[in-house]
Amino acid sequence: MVTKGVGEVNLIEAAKRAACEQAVKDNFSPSFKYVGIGSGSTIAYVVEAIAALGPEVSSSMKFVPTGAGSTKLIRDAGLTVLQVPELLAEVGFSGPGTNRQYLDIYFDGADEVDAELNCIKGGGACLFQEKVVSRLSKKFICVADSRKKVDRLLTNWTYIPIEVSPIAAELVRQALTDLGSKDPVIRISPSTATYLVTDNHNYLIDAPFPTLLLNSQAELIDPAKGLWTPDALTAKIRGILGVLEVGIFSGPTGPQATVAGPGVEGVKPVKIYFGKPDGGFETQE
Ligand SMILES: O=C(CO)[C@H](O)[C@H](O)COP(=O)(O)O
Repeated sequence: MVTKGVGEVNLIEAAKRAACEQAVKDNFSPSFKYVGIGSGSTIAYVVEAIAALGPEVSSSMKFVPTGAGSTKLIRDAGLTVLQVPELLAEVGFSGPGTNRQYLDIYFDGADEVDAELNCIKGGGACLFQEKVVSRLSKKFICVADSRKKVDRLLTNWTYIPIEVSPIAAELVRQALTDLGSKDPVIRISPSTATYLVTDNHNYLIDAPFPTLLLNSQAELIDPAKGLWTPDALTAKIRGILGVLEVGIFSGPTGPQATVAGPGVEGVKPVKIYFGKPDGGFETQE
């Protein structure tokens, strides 16, 4: 295991904070009613920046979490939590024809982000609720430190997190191996040393995919570029019996309700803020 020195940790935290403070400054409005809050360590700085605006700004808003961790984060900051089912009851979720983008904005981190704003998410085990909240939002603003920025997914981050039913986990693992994944593993919780159980009572499989192998599979390839596409890999993995959701956020860039094709919905960010260790930032949209 590689251990980071205190100095390096501080620089990474400074980068995360820089991204989040700027993202809130540029995108947050006192007129918002519903705000989605993602999971992980970076998002804490978004919540901090929103709380710093004071109750006169935030007390009229409700904050929709993406799991137990973000629920606690919102609550601890003195903000009002509204879970997704309560949100849908409150807005009077109705039948066909409604746009279903009820949240004014959704902030969240990512494990890796590519040049087209596709993301890998789920390192923090919350990918399913994150995808639901993104789907219900007008726009997803992503915050990350600059280590997460790559041209193509699976460059530095090597695996796709996949949420699966516990009873089908072994079947899914075998199907992923058939798809070319190298040693997909059921994630172990560092705190219990047994299988990690998600907020939805499922397991996670972390599936490494060598990109050379993905690029050799005709059905995953964009013929114009000769490279695998995040949409095609998502659809392929989603088709495995026992998979609840895949930690690839792809599809069209907002509005989130746009449907890109069978099984692929627009859940990826409209803009990314990459924080730098010197406290600066860059954006990508
Ligand atoms: O997808 C996620 C949780 O499921 C997180 O957004 C992702 O893992 C990034 O986490 P961190 O901000 O701690 O680097």
